[in-house]
Amino acid sequence: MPHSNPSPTLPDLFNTPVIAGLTSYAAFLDPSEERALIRAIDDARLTPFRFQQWTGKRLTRSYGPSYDFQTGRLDPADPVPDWLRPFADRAADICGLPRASIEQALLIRYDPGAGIGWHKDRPAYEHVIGLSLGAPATMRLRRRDGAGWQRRTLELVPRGLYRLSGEARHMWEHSIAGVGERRYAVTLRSLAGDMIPTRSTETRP
Ligand SMILES: O=C(O)CCC(=O)C(=O)O
Ligand SMILES: [Fe+2]
Repeated sequence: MPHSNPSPTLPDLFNTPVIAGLTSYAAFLDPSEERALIRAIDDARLTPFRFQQWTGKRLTRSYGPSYDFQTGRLDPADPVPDWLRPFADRAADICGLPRASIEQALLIRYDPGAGIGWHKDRPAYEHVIGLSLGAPATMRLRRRDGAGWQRRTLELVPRGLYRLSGEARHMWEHSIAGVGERRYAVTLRSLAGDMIPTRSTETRP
């Protein structure tokens, strides 16, 4: 599947894919938008991410149909809020996706030392778009290769957008190394046609 350039009238803003389906775009937000989004996330009452007996070091809040790690089901939740919708719409436009397809959003705050373990995003979702705010982070990617792993990294810059689709989305796992400074992320997702949940593959620290 082509990695970017959704329409012949839009310039191709994306960097060369790190792997097929993993593309990024450095200047999605301007600094004032970044500040406004961080304020809105701080006001959104995030709570520590929980998975069975584990409590993650990151804080999250989900909007739209969200995968409940306690029950293993997709639960209805508040829809994507008005303050986030314009950014979700702009991200959808840039990625060539219908605006209405972005039905799920996850807000994350990573305090120093917090990251996210190896995982593929839930199969209940299809396209994944991430926005990075506040501080840089390193996304690591790995894919089984015989007895070992193929590995790649992508530096996530504040105010940048990245997109996971196709091979990068379905064949590779990703993780975020513990951050040095507080970082915020907004991940935006479309729903997959087939929304049957399966067991999580995320490795908990
Ligand atoms: O912090 C990020 O940009 C990535 C988060 C992530 O992998 C996820 O929400 O599934
Ligand atoms: Fe993810």
